[in-house]
Amino acid sequence: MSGAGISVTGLTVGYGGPPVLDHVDLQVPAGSFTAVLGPSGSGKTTLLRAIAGFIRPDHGRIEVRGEVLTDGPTLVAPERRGIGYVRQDGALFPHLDVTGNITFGLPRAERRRAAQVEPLLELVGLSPSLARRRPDELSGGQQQRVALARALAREPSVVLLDEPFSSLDTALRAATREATRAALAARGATTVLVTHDQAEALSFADQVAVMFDGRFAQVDSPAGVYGAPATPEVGRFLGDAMLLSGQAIGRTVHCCLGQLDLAEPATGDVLVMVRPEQLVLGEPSDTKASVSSVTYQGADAMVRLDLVDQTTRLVARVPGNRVPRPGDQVGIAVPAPVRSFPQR
Ligand SMILES: Nc1ncnc2c1ncn2[C@@H]1O[C@H](COP(=O)(O)OP(=O)(O)OP(=O)(O)O)[C@@H](O)[C@H]1O
Repeated sequence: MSGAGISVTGLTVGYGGPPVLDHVDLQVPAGSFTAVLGPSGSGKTTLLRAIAGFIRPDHGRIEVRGEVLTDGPTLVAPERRGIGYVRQDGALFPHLDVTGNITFGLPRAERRRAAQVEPLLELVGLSPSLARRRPDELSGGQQQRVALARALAREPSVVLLDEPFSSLDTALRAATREATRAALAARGATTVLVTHDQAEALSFADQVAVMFDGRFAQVDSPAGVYGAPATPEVGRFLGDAMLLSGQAIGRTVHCCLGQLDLAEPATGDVLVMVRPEQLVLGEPSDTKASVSSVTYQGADAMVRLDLVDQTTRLVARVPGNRVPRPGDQVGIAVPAPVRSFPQR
C-alpha cells in the first residue's frame, strides 16, 4: 500500500438496505491530506465511521498503517485503531474545562500532567490562558480547536475530520482550518476531511475524492478535479461551469463562442465546459454579447451576458477594476484551452 497511510478497498455499506457506499476504493498516502467532497447524503460520514471502526461493512477491507483493521470477521475496536476522530459538533464535555476535555481519553497517570496540555493548545493556535475555561466560555472556533487538541492528545498518526468547520462563520472558518492544517502537518498526521464545501476541499487537501451516491466520481489533485473534471457533474459541483453544445475535431471545438482550443482531443458532439474566469471580455469582436447585469464583489465581479443573435446566457468573472456596465456591448475571447465531455 502506498506509504502505509489508509487503504480502503471495495467498501460496501448498506445499513440493512440498498448500498449507501458501493464498492468504494480510496488510498491516502501516509502524512497526506485527503478531502472527501460530496453533497449531503452521498455517504461521506459513513465512510469516515467505517474507517474509525464504528460500522461493520457488508463487504470490503480497511488497512491503516499496513495493518488490516476491517475485513470480513476482522473488526478492530475503534479505541484500538489509533485514529483521532473529530465530529462535526466537536462534542466537548460541558462539565469539564479545556484541560479536562483534552486529557479525558488519556490513561489516568498521564491525565495529571497538565503541563502537556499547553503545547497542544499552542499547536492548534489557542492561548494557554484558556486551559481552565469550560466549553460555554469559549467561541465556536475555540471549541473546535479544543476538539482537535483532544483528538491529537493521543498522538494519532491518522486523523478523521467530519465537517469540523461548518458551524463557524467565514473568517473564523478559514483561520481555524489553517491552524488545524498546520497542527496536523506538524505532527505528520494522515488526514481525511469530510466536507460539502468545494473551496474548503480545494484549499485543504493534497487529494480530493468527489463522492456522489456512495461512489467516487473522481479522485485526483485539487487542480485535477477543478480543471479536468471526469464528468460534467464533477465540473459543476466543483464550481461555476457553463456546459455548451459543440462539435469537436481533434484539438478544436466549434460552439456558440466560436472556435476554441481543446485541452484534450475529441471527436463529434460534445459538451464544452467553460468556467467564468476563462471568459475574457474586450472590445466587441466576432463573438459579441450584451451585459445584462453585474454583481460587484470587490476583488472581482460576476458579469451576466446575453450572446447577440443567440439565446445563450453566459457569466464571466472579471477583475474588480475592469467591470463593464449593464447594456454595454462586449467581445468575448476564450484564450485558454477548454475541456469537453462526450454528449450522452
Ligand atoms: N445509521 C444509519 N442507518 C440507516 N441509514 C443511514 C444511517 N446513517 C446514515 N444513513 C443513510 O446513509 C446515507 C448517507 O449518509 P451519510 O451521513 O454517510 O452522508 P453524508 O454524505 O455524510 O451526508 P451529510 O453531508 O448530510 O452529513 C443517507 O441516505 C443516510 O440517510
